[in-house]
Amino acid sequence: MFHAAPTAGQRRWTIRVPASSANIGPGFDVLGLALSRHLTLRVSLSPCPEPESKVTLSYTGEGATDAPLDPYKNLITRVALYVLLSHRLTFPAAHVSIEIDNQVPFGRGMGSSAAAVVAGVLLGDALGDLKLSQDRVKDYALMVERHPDNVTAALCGGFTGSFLRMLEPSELSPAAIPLAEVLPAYPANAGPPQPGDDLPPQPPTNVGRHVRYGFSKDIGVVVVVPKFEVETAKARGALPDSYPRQDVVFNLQRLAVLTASLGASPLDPNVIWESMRDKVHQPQREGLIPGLSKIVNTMTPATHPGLLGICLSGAGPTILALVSNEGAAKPAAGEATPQMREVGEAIKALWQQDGIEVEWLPLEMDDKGATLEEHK
Ligand SMILES: Nc1ncnc2c1ncn2[C@@H]1O[C@H](COP(=O)(O)OP(=O)(O)O)[C@@H](O)[C@H]1O
Ligand SMILES: N[C@@H](CCOP(=O)(O)O)C(=O)O
Repeated sequence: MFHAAPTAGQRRWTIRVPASSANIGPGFDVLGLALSRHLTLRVSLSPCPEPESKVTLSYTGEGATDAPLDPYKNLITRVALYVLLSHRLTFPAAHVSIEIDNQVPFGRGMGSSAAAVVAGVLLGDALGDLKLSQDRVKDYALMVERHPDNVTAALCGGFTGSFLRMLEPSELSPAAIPLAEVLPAYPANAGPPQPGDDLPPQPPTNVGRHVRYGFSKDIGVVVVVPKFEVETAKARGALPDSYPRQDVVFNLQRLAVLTASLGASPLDPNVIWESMRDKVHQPQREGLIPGLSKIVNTMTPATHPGLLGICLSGAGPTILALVSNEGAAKPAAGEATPQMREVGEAIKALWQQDGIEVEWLPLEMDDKGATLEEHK
């Protein structure tokens, strides 16, 4: 049995979660970099004349025409409901208005689903007055989106490395906990929970562990975003179940060097470029992302001075390039240095040769991660 979450008059919150780029080359399912584009929710709760919950969603920005507005179908509110139900609560018996402004394009490898899942957990936290710790928010998010790379960066900000703890069989009840790529249907009927429904248990504790690495303030981030989407689930389906030992060793060697080299001063383009190469997911995804190998293998610090490294962002199709801004004035938010512009335009031109339309964006690392702020 569940109860409506408490309502104590009018309340307002802002939830803000950054985009993220996962993998950074060799760190498949490990590395994440939080990026300066955000999913923002403005939430207000006000008492209703009728004692029933009325959750209304509105969108501006990315996904505004695609995202479902039904709170039982929308990913953000379904995750919030999962968090509430696992505390034997449901949406408050009040009017909950959620205005969503989204700068993270869907299905482009910039962590839109991780941002939505983290925002959903924070929304459940706010509506249920649960006061979850950051670790607990991570536990919930990782039960929904099971690769910790994006979730950790989106939640904690910065350049992160993470792993999932090996859960004991007794901690896993797949029938009850919505382990899924992006929560395909939860609750199962995708409608309001019914009194007789099974409620999900709370997730195990410390599902994921992470560290934050140094990331030089002289690194500019360029993302080049094609106009087509690649679903993460589909891009994961392109990967084999096992790998030759030499490919695993190739990635492990580069992963170890990369994590230290992005925080070093001065930055060493040759070391970084080579340590951002990958053999476990990028070549396998080439079929879904035409032109990928050509771009990441032919653009080097020698051909494009200032380029530090280049890789697929997450599961793609976006390409992420790291550029050295050493010696240049720090660009204002949303502005590019000449080096960043050259790299962005060069990738765009290569992709255009294959008839692929793209836009490139100058970004920076997001240091803050996800925030939940209550307005008094
Ligand atoms: N802000 C959002 N609101 C609702 N659903 C979202 C939001 N962001 C992402 N999603 C869902 O996640 C899907 C994209 O997830 P995914 O294929 O993993 O791509 P990405 O690489 O962008 O995370 C979208 O098609 C949509 O169903
Ligand atoms: N490690 C995952 C990352 C998926 O990131 P997304 O932003 O594309 O959802 C993978 O490579 O599959």
